[in-house]
Amino acid sequence: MDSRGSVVIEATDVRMRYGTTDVLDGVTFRVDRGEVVVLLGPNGAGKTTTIEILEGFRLPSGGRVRVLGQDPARGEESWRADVGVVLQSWRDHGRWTVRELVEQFGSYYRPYSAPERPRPYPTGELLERVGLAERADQQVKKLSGGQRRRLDVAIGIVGRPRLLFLDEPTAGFDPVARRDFHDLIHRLSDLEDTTILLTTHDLGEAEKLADRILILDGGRIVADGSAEQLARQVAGRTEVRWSADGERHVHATSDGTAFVRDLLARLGEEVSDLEVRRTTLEDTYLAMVARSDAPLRHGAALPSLSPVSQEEAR
Ligand SMILES: Nc1ncnc2c1ncn2[C@@H]1O[C@H](COP(=O)(O)OP(=O)(O)OP(=O)(O)O)[C@@H](O)[C@H]1O
Repeated sequence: MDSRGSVVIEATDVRMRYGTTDVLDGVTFRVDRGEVVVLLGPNGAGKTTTIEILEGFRLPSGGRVRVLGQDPARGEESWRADVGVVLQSWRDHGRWTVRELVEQFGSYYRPYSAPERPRPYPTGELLERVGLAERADQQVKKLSGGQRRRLDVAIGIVGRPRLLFLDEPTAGFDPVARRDFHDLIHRLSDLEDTTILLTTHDLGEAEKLADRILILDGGRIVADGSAEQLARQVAGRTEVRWSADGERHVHATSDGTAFVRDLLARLGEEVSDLEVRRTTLEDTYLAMVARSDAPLRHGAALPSLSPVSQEEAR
């Protein structure tokens, strides 16, 4: 498959062992061109490891990986120019100004400029996009944590990548910076056809951004689908709570409207404190992570969790 094909990332049975510890135990998924895919999972699940393997920074212990049609471990410069990376770690160029640093990184991409993908991104426009225009002439060491993170994002996209990896890009962002970042991701995806794989622990962010969500747990992908598809796999999508006869009740259903209609028809005025709540991604995530077999999870076994028990009196 060439780098313009529809499959951008293909990971098949990827394994990773650090010393005697298996971190990835057969990770398989694919990402198509133009998709925004969010990789979720508990601390230590192996998200960064997975992303580093896809970036070509780490060799897997086993399995097969293709990114933009190539094995990332052998990706040459033109391949690397198509891949943008926003790492979790911070680099030290403290004395440089924001503008200098962005221009320096941008200059690496100039040889790979093409009419349909002019490279690098113009510095002024880029700093505007990430909300750093007013900091352009400030030294990097004088930026706040959140501003440095914005700079990381700017450096990740300065080459107008076809594929962008972001590892916890919004850690430390204030709510405005977070919203601006979400706009930027939509823009990159919608207007520049950039394929995006990102990790986050913010489930609201995942829900807003993701065309598709992958959940990594116990060394495997335990869920793969849109937020709505995942919610459907876990339980009914709607939770109805009410009081009757002095007791609190809760019921999970796929059709909240029909259930409430029937409930009111049966019990009428006996029903009080009625609440109808759609299953959130957080409910889904917690249920999926808890119920996955998690073969590599160490420590106490987690209870198998049914997100909402049927007609359970509270
Ligand atoms: N270079 C390394 N040598 C040994 N173990 C490592 C190395 N890098 C990561 N690990 C271990 O591999 C596991 C997965 O780490 P990884 O950073 O990929 O998880 P993560 O899902 O990104 O976690 P977080 O959400 O906390 O960022 C962890 O238990 C970690 O301690």
